[in-house]
Amino acid sequence: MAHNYSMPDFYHLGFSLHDLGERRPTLAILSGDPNRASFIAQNMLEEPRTLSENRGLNSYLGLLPSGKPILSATSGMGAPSLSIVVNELVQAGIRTIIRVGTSGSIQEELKPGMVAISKGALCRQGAANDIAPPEYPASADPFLTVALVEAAQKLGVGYALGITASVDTFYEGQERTGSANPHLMRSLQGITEEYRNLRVINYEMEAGTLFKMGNVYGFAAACVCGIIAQRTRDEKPVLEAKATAVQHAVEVALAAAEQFA
Ligand SMILES: O=P(O)(O)O[C@H]1O[C@H](CO)[C@@H](O)[C@H]1O
Ligand SMILES: O=c1cc[nH]c(=O)[nH]1
Repeated sequence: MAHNYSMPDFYHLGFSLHDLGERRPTLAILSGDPNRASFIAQNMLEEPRTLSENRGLNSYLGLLPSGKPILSATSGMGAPSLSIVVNELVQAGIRTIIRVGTSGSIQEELKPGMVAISKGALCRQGAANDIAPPEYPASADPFLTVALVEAAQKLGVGYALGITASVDTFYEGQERTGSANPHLMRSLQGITEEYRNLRVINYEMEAGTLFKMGNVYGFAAACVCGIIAQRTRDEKPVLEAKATAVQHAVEVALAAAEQFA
């Protein structure tokens, strides 16, 4: 039997340039979780349209309240997956990426339900070393980051602006001891306190590599995360805070997106 397998322009994203229509978006909101990407498109954007749901890297098109088109896309968890998605998004014409994530706070005053806006990242991520050397700055786009801060202030969303620790693992790399691994390496014991003293505000798993890619490729990158764990109190996510935290992060990101789409 003959099959007509046509390769999409963007192999992992699973869509092609022509799928983007005549008014191609230049801004993407990038979530780790495909359900968040879908939620944003279906509930926060006008005229949502599914572009692809390939490997869980779901992508949707939609319009901001101003009528400007944007993409709601999915990075997957961790920097290797994000690096593939971001590379293909840039090939698709995306020039501004706002990551909307979830995160664990390591400072007492940054509480579940609030958002962390990253001005840069302490990037402890293997994939980033394929993009640029370790000492290359993982700095967010300053203009986009200011827009996120202004959006949080205007919306009355509690936020902290600071340095984010972007690491490759949720358990070991974020110094969780209550996991299947009985042995946390000595090099990681005490690392959260060390970062707290260095005024790092939160842990997550993608922003640092995104920022390095933004600087190397020449696109604007920023990150806002809803705080769902308070690591000064407990390792576990505070599930009751998740919906509010994510809603806050999404609202902040979309308000900032209006200026850049
Ligand atoms: O909620 P997302 O965007 O996936 O972000 C955070 O959640 C995942 C870990 O639970 C990691 O991807 C981390 O960065
Ligand atoms: O503690 C947390 C919560 C969400 N995502 C992370 O990477 N860490």
